[in-house]
Amino acid sequence: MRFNKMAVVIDQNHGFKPFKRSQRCRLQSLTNFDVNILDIDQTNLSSLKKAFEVVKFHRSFSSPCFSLATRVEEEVDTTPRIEILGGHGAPRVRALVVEVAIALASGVDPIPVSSGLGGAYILRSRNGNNIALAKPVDEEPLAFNNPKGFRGADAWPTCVPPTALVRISHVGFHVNGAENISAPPWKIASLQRFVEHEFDAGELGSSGFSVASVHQIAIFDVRVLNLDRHAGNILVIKNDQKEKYAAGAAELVPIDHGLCLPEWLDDPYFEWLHWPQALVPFSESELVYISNLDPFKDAELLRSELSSLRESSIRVLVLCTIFLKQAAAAGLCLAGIGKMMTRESCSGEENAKEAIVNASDGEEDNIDSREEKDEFELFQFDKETVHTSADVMHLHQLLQSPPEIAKPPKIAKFSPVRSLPRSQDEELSPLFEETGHEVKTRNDGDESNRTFKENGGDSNGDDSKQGGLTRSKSYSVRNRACESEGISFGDLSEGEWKLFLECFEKLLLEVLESSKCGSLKHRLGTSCQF
Ligand SMILES: Nc1ncnc2c1ncn2[C@@H]1O[C@H](COP(=O)(O)OP(=O)(O)OP(=O)(O)O)[C@@H](O)[C@H]1O
Repeated sequence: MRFNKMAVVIDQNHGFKPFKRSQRCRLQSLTNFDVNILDIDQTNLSSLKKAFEVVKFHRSFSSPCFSLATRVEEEVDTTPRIEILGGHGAPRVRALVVEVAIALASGVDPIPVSSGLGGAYILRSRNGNNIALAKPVDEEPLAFNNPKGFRGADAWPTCVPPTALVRISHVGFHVNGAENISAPPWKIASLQRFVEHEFDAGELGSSGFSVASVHQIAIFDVRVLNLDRHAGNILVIKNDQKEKYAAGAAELVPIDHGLCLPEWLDDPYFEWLHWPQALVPFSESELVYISNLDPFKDAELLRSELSSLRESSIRVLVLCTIFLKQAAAAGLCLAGIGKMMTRESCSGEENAKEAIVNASDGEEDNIDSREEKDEFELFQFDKETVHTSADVMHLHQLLQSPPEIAKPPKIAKFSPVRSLPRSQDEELSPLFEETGHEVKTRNDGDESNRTFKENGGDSNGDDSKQGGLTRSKSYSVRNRACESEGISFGDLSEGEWKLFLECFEKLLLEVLESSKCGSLKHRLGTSCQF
């Protein structure tokens, strides 16, 4: 009988053994919590067996590198060690950590990466293949062990592709004053699958990128409110099969997600906003994917997989996912969605224009034939349409405005909140206003004009809550209008948060229905091929 997959059991007593899939359940029931089971393709089996020999050898005289359990002695030990802290649930993540554990046990040293501001290390297998990229938390830019001179406060990494949160120890990682310590310390690090690449997105013209790739990254960034999606954080996958970097052929991989899921609703940065692919409407399959997204299920997943993630961050994911779902359903493309989320874009039309300029930047010069020229002109999009997208009320403003202000704009143009003159500023009454110890919605006669208490909210007279939007205690209408930092949802009670979402969805629907953003849909000529 032939098995396509084998189960591999790893624990401190049994080491690394292949088992037939049919034996897996029995093994699971026989073994204790130390056991991890991985599905490994049969083709990889021989190399894994060899690797097992290496690990077994090392384990015979040292503490286990292979500790996937959580109990490890804090003793003076210079052997490399690694444990999974987050991401156990995903088999691909477990497989990654096992590969790294094998490599470290076999004596391979981490190789420091010179680019980037933080400490990052390539981890290779014994035969020299790049396996993973480790970024210790304490070496992030501004963290205390940063090896590149950018030291300061702490930071927190989160990453894609297959990525684990691990504790890792190796003499090769940077420690300030290392000469004074006897053993390398444990470090919390993100461990990410290495992506073979020749360039990052800043080093190639954007016309080379596939629409699907750009859309995938953009959908992700919108959901996690990425504050740092600059071109250097997008790798262009090395691909020897296709004609190298032909228009629309290059696939992209996003890296460096340390500034995703912020605790505050902050201003994101989306490099792709300036790329023509963001103006291409969602494909049918993308629309289906988005409509099937369940923000509450994803929130549960995050709570169970990453217990250290704060509730305020998880609520940002929920809010942004709801926003994405409604905006996509209303016919917006990613450029329209990104602009609604980006404060600067809405303060004028500059960024929208810039998108057109960037889209064509450097490309016009390369156009030789008449036919290509025609295509290029079609690719200029409809400038009026792009301008319309700049007129959309943005997400921050929607959140900071009362229902009457959030209602469909007659003149579809909004100034940034912080630049409003005083008279207008005072009209910007908050969506939720504190009245005594009750947090109340403001718009009389509206269904949403119910106190949180009436709606099952458990506002308890905490003066620091302003409808649960955490700001200073003396939060006034004026301060609110003038403050430029983000809003946090962390202090809202469950009832308040639910009510807030109800109001948000209602207002968003009104704004989306009335906006002309939907007109961004289907504006490209069919000759616009990627
Ligand atoms: N998964 C990966 N695969 C291949 N290379 C990677 C991967 N992740 C990061 N790198 C490489 O490591 C470098 C540094 O990574 P990263 O951008 O995450 O660090 P950083 O210090 O946070 O950078 P910055 O703060 O400047 O954006 C990248 O420029 C890239 O060359």
